[in-house]
Amino acid sequence: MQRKIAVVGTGYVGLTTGACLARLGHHVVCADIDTEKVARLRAGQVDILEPGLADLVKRGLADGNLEFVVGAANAVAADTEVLFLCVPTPMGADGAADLRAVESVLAEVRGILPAGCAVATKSTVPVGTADRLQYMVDVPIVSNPEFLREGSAVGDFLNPDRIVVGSADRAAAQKVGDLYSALEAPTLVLDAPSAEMVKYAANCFLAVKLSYVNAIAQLCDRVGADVQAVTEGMGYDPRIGRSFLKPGPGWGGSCLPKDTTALMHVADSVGLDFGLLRSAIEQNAHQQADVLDRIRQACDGTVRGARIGVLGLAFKAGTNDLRDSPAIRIAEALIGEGAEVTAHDPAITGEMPGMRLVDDPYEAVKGAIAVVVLTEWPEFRTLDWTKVAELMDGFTVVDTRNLLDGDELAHAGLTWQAIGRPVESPGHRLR
Ligand SMILES: NC(=O)C1=CN([C@@H]2O[C@H](COP(=O)(O)OP(=O)(O)OC[C@H]3O[C@@H](n4cnc5c(N)ncnc54)[C@H](O)[C@@H]3O)[C@@H](O)[C@H]2O)C=CC1
Ligand SMILES: O=C(O)[C@H]1O[C@H](OP(=O)(O)OP(=O)(O)OC[C@H]2O[C@@H](n3ccc(=O)[nH]c3=O)[C@H](O)[C@@H]2O)[C@H](O)[C@@H](O)[C@@H]1O
Repeated sequence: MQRKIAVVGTGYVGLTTGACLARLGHHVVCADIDTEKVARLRAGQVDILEPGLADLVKRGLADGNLEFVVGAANAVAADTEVLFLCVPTPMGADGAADLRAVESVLAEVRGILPAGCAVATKSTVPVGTADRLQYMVDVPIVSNPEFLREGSAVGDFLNPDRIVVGSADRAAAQKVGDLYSALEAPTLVLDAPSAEMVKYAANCFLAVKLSYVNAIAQLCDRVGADVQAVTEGMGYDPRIGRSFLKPGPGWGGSCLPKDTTALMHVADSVGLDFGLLRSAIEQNAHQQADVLDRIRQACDGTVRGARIGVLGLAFKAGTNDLRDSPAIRIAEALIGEGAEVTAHDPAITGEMPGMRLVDDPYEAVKGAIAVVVLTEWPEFRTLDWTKVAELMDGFTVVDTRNLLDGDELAHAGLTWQAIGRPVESPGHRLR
């Protein structure tokens, strides 16, 4: 049955939610405060790199199921049944989630939401938010956390592992859950605090898992084991699973860093010493510091004045999102230490402060003392590494994603320095 839906915020989550719910047959009005973005969306233009999203937007516009307006109030009509909050909840100065955008939207719509409408919160908000903000509106607030990943947002939304809805008003929670009835996924109808907690518990678990793997990779480096073989051996155990076991330059992106810090803040506020999560956050900083050390070593101890080629700036492959990207942090640290950074990322164009951004990966490595792979774009694997070796002034490639073929690099005359794997160098294996 077609429902009348309003979605506030047209970023990764809001636009995906709006376009996918329209695809499921609902009528959706999406609102944003960014006037120019709304104008572009009305013309079918999608700024973010998300496979299938632009097609869904165009389709929704064409069949009349998807509209874009400026301002939350303009998305609400007398027959609106569910209003989704998909606005940012960034890290505040004290580490807690900053809920000002959520509160300002509620203040904007509080007087005009029709009776019978429900507010569904897709923004990631700390436990207790639904109950705490309930006084602001006369309609029920339902927590409906979103688990999509950037780069596969549409696929994740339409093929979810689970739907979670939670509210003090069970009927309202069920109503929000029913919007997804065309999708085959288990639906959990919970109380609001539990639904809110599922989101943080899941993201923080992923962060802890990655910090653990990154620490194991560091250990592999020191004891002569190969982390690729180790994680393969671990992954056969279904209790561990194969996914999220790839070491890297530290985890980043717009969510894991802010959500781990926000949950830490919640734990602190109730007097719980969540040392495990704190260690995971600290390990992530060590991981980035370790990558910087490797780059310094490749430049004979200091990067001052050294030309460094950076391959990849996005926080992971498949996205052009630079928010809280470990690659950007590492590039900025190198620039801060006096390196001359030339960077290439297949999804990023324009200007980047402090560095030269080039469209051609070979231009990025030209004259470099060391090359650093920071994002796991598959196209870096198939570069002509003999050509790279000829263009470079040095010979070390620090592969923070364990992406490249070490043998191929060694044959090209390069030293391949991965994370938790034996160093491959022309003629011999080094530790
Ligand atoms: N990016 C992701 O992969 C995921 C994000 N989340 C959560 O979803 C929320 C939104 O994240 P993103 O979509 O990444 O953010 P985003 O930054 O991509 O998009 C947010 C949008 O909201 C708009 N906006 C801000 N204030 C507004 C207001 N008062 N009225 C109308 N529009 C307003 C902004 O202009 C922007 O277009 C956050 O709480 C995040 O933690 C949850 C799951 C996945
Ligand atoms: O709340 C959110 O916003 C989302 O956060 C993450 O999704 P996303 O930020 O898109 O990115 P991930 O794919 O989870 O990657 C996070 C970071 O971990 C790194 N990573 C991931 C996997 C891996 O094996 N190794 C690894 O280093 C990535 O490079 C990246 O820096 C979660 O995976 C989503 O389920 C969640 O909805």
